[in-house]
Amino acid sequence: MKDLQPIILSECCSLLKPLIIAGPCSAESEQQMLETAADLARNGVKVFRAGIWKPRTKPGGFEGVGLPGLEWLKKVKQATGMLTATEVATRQHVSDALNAGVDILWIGARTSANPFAMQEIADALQERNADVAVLVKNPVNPDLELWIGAMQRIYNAGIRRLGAIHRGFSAYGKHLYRNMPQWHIPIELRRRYPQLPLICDPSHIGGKRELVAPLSQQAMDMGFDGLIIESHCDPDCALSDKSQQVTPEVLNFILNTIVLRDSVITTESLTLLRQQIDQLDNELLEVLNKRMRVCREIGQFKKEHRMPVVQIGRHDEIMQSRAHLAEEMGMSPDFMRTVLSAIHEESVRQQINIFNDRTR
Ligand SMILES: C=C(O[C@@H]1C=C(C(=O)O)C=C[C@H]1O)C(=O)O
Repeated sequence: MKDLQPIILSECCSLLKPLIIAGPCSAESEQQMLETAADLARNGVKVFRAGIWKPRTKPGGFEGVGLPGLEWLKKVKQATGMLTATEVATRQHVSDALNAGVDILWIGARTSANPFAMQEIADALQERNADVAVLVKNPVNPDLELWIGAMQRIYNAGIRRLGAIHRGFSAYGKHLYRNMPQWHIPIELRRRYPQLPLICDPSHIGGKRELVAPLSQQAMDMGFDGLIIESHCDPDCALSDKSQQVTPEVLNFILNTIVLRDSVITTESLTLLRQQIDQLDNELLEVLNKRMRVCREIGQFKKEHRMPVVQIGRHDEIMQSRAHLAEEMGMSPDFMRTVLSAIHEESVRQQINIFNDRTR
């Protein structure tokens, strides 16, 4: 598939901007589902989510209620008129969810990381000639191509109401976030597929209730089209993900405090500021080019004097002093280290070319 376009999640996206999908991590009981849904619907949420089959890291945890949960989703739809969404991971899940009239299927991060599982789901959708909306979460690992590939499989199965969910990327050890946001990855996805609806999952990125609001705001500021947020009528008693679920009341408060900015308004002053950025980027490129020229001269010197290209001591010294300077200027030292590593990589590549008598 050359392109994922035109992809529209029209049915859902036209409802509201941002599109809000909310509901419990897991369907637990009919009462929990109906109570949560009624509160959410009262606050204007139009799409209800609930996990029926839960892919747990280790066996023995709450693995979802299975088929009865689909009946509860039907009841939610009848009672509130909301669209319903659930996660599917196998051919059987697709078949059961379609039979139950679920409106939106989402594919989880563990599944989207597995091309065989994705193909199985795509085949199941194609066999049913399904006209359902499908949202694909990013794979657990920060691999944009794998994420795009997962969506291409669904697109190739004839699904046109397709969207992406950014749930962050799994990392080893304890961090502020449960899943690293690595915002540059969904931003690159947006750059490559501007029409593809992009939804943020602040509940899984943050892993904590108190991070849902700031992450939601951040997603809106970055131009995401919607949010999928875990909401439970009694989060402390939830059978899964209790620390990241919020009550419908708290969710309503969060949604009311989010500031939506209009990305299409470009004022005179914004144009002027952007001209400055263009100018500065040109200067940055000029300076980088000059630096590379000097590096090539150094490469020539090293070649003549039989010195190795990489000089760790010098590189360390540069990293430390520039990171410190950057911090003094109000920039993140980590950011400066990332920039310098990239520059170093290119400079080493160009010097190796000198060693091998290649021009560039
Ligand atoms: C430019 C040099 O070669 C390499 C590239 C460096 C850089 O681009 O900053 C630093 C150290 C070396 O690993 C050098 O030795 O000074």
